[in-house]
Amino acid sequence: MSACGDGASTREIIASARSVVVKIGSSALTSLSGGLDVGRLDPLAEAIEARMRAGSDVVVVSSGAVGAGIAPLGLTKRPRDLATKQAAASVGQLALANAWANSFARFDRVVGQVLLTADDVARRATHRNAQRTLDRLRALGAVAIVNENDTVATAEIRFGDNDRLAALVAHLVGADALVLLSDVDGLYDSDPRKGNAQLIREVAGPEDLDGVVAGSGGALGTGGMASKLSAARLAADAGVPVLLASAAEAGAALSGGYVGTAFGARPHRMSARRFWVRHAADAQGRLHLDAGAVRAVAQRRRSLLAAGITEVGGHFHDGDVVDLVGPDGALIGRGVVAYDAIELATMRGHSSADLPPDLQRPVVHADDLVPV
Ligand SMILES: Nc1ncnc2c1ncn2[C@@H]1O[C@H](COP(=O)(O)OP(=O)(O)O)[C@@H](O)[C@H]1O
Ligand SMILES: N[C@@H](CCC(=O)OP(=O)(O)O)C(=O)O
Repeated sequence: MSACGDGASTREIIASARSVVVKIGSSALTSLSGGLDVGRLDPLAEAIEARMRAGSDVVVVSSGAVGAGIAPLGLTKRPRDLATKQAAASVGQLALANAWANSFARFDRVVGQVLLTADDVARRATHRNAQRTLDRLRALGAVAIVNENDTVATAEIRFGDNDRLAALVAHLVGADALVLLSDVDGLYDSDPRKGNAQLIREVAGPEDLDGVVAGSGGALGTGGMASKLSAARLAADAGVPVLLASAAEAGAALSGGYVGTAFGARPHRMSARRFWVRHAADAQGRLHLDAGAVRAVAQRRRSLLAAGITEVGGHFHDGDVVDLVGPDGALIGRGVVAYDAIELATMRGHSSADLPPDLQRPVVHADDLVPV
């Protein structure tokens, strides 16, 4: 994360953002004993409606499906296994979407449910479909209520947490700001449940996070503060500033009040393609690079050539995203590979001049390669 470079403060940008994604955590909507706390949705819908009436487009990312399904199913704690989580989500998502519909109906506002998996965001065709649906809902004046499609997402394709989903959705809809609402009133320098923690008001860049301890979440949340920080990093790459605030202060958070922690974004958005390579797509394989190739791609921003590849892992095809790792196995970047794995296995270690003309193009072109 680096500071916004255009003079306007991060808070001003968030306050005047034309398009906003608002993510609300399970901890702000549900309780272990009572499931979904419907009464907590009304003030949130009211704050979102006020922002929309002031001229902003708002997309809501709402967690809480699993939390909302716990009590109705007679469970006493958040399930850990995938099948029970999915069962709870299928019960809870129905209640959650209904509760949002009722809450927004007070303002004659219609809601639309949008359930997404990581795969939907990673694949170009489904990415565009989701984009079109969200855009049309906006044009029709409806509020999209987005969540992960928990009932079909398997362990491999889960977003992992809705903070990341919200940051990806912010990129998908070209949002100008992301507001993360939780049960905590901002980022503290250490877990506030352990006492003696200081609230941090502004995060302009990574240097402001030195020494910050991002702890785990509550009984109902999944990612805790670490997932919010990584979502803020992801949003910053997309050029989207983030406000992390308490759901209890939603009205102030959405109307320019001095609440929560504001995270600055990069002044320039990463291109959609590079953002997709870096954050959205699942890597289908892994290329091991020698030290010279690591220097060429990571420091000199050169294309990756077959000569610098020592090992090829995975079953990928031309056009897939692969991880690039150094001699020590550390991830150094990701990129779109120009050959199938089988083809590449025969090319690795050979200099371009020794290869037939149709195999002389770079393995990963510099334009398709994003260091991490
Ligand atoms: N450094 C920190 N600053 C703020 N909150 C923190 C920190 N470390 C851990 N937390 C905890 O993270 C929780 C929020 O994460 P989580 O429960 O996943 O929320 P949500 O359900 O809104 O996604 C807070 O309740 C807080 O106790
Ligand atoms: N899709 C899940 C989201 C889980 C999740 O990420 O929760 P949270 O950390 O509270 O945002 C649900 O609706 O329960």
